[in-house]
Amino acid sequence: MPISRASLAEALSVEQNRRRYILLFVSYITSAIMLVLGLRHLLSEDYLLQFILFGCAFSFLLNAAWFHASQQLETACLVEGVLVAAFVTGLVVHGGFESTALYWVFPFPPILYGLLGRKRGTWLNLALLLTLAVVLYGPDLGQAQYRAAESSRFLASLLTLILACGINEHFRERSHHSMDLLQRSKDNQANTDALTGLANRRFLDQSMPHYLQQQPELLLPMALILVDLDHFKHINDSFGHAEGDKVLQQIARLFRSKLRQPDIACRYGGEEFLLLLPHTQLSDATRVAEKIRQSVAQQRFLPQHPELVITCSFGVAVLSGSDDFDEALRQADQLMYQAKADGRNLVRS
Ligand SMILES: Nc1nc2c(ncn2[C@@H]2O[C@H](COP(=O)(O)OP(=O)(O)OP(=O)(O)O)[C@@H](O)[C@H]2O)c(=O)[nH]1
Repeated sequence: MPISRASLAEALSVEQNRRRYILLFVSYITSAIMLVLGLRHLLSEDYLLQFILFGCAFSFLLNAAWFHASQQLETACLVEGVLVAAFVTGLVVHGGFESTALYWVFPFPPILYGLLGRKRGTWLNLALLLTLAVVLYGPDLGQAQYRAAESSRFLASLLTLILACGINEHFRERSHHSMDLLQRSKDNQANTDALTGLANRRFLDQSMPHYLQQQPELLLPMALILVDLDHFKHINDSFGHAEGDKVLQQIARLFRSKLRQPDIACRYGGEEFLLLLPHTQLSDATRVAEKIRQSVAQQRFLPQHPELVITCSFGVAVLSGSDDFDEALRQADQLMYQAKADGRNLVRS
């Protein structure tokens, strides 16, 4: 499990909120404007304009209602984008009130980028531009007619706007991505023990409760193996603190090599480690602890001191409910002290 998953989820939810607000803003504000304009033209006998205004207003509202019910943001944004493009095309075909339709096109390219992002936004905007060019310069099929100078300047300024919005969206996405990477790397650093590279106490205290609450099904039942090196003070005193550090680093490597990919090894304190094994029952976790205990006792950590045998004491407990982490940790701690009291280099569960 990547340590920074919480920050990634936060970044994603900010991005989703941004799109959600644009979707709802476009749905409610645009349909309100269209309803008002539609009502103003209710008596005008301009049935096509009424159809465009009321039809789009209700389609936007329907899409918003469907989004509220389904929470399918991606699809709702896509539908909204297509509705926007259809509305704009219909308006330009009709000409709008006193042939002012072209003015109403300009708010929509940035909206399409906001709804669909850089890639899809560019495709839909360019498709819209092409469609409008066909409407303005294509054969006369009864659509509104605009002055030639007005049409060419409109298309040129629309293209400029689409390019500017595309460049803006490109760099917004890039800067968002770099900020996200920076944040994740900061989170990783803050959650990682500098000496061993394992997850640290902060990860356990802050991220673990979050994961347990948010995604208990990914973790529970989860075994906790608390490991404490035996007589580590003696190693420091005999060989120096730097050699003690090397031992801790090698122990961390050994733990990682013995664990499965979803398991998490944490440095819990100075010479104390906590191993978290998702979806693991007590008997299996006890077997894993026993295997690790034997490996530690067999490994020679300091080649220049082959006589040095390092051992660990283990306490194993299992966490079944999201809220029981502290209790399971207390149990593992008690069992580890039991192993110490019973003579060290033992597993207790
Ligand atoms: N080299 C090194 N030593 C550390 C580090 N963190 C804690 N220690 C040492 O770990 C030792 C822990 O000693 P104690 O708590 O007395 O435990 P112990 O000697 O392992 O004895 P038992 O746990 O009872 O078997 C102390 O000497 C700490 O200085 C570290 O990052 N590097």
